[in-house]
Amino acid sequence: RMCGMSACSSRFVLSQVHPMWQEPLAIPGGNRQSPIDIAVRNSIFDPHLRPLVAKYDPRTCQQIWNNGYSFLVEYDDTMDKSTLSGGPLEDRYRLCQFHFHWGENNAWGSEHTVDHRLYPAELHLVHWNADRYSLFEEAVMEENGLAVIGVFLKVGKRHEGLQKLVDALPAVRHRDSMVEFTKFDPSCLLPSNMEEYWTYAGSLTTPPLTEAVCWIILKQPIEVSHDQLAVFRSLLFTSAEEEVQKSMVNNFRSQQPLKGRTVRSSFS
Ligand SMILES: CCCCCCc1ccc(S(N)(=O)=O)cc1
Ligand SMILES: [Zn+2]
Repeated sequence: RMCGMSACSSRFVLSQVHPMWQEPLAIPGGNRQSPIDIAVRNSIFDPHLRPLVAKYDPRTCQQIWNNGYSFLVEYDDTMDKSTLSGGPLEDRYRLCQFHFHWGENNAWGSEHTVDHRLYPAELHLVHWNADRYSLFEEAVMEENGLAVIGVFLKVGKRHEGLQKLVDALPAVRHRDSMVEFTKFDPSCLLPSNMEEYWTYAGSLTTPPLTEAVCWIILKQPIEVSHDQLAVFRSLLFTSAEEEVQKSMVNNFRSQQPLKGRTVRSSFS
């Protein structure tokens, strides 16, 4: 259906897609908003960028819930047990949750794009700077308070590690539903190549849209099956009480102006 249309024109089509939520008119500052298109030829190779070091403890996995925007898997971040360091980061960041953004079909769904290439979905692993702040809620308001790893999903072979998550989704179909979810190691969702990534200063892509995020977008996508993605689309934006049920799809934000920012790459 989307074949024959270049990615950017399909992006035009996307503007006809019902936005997940009404974009606020003015955002505080508003000169480092996310997501963006990553123009590969304009990114600057930075030889000082180190490999990413993600050390996750599956015992810190607590629950999965539907917050009405996406489904989140939340981790106990009261101790330095699941951390991210290295890469562009000066400090050590604690994993607090991961979630996804996806489309109504496999033609679109990611928030970031690479030379305007859209992916059907994007994983965000959200970490906060535990060296400088004591709570996620505090770090969310601070420049460099957060580090989010973005991983593109493409349709291919079934992802065995993802299946445990997919099997839990029917239990959190409606907004505000939550179930216990334990012993899940998010490392299984990372691609084998953790050396090649782009990084830039940006924001949260849902309210409060604060400009607190060091974005780290991995170049290598992970593969998931068509059927696994289809289960994402069986979730609902709406709570069990609402009469009209709305499928949770297209829960991505429109792309934001670069405003002179530099995107650095860890590879040439
Ligand atoms: C004080 C409560 C703030 C909750 C903000 C939660 C949030 C985390 C990550 C992202 S995302 N899509 O930029 O990774 C969006 C929102
Ligand atoms: Zn996100």
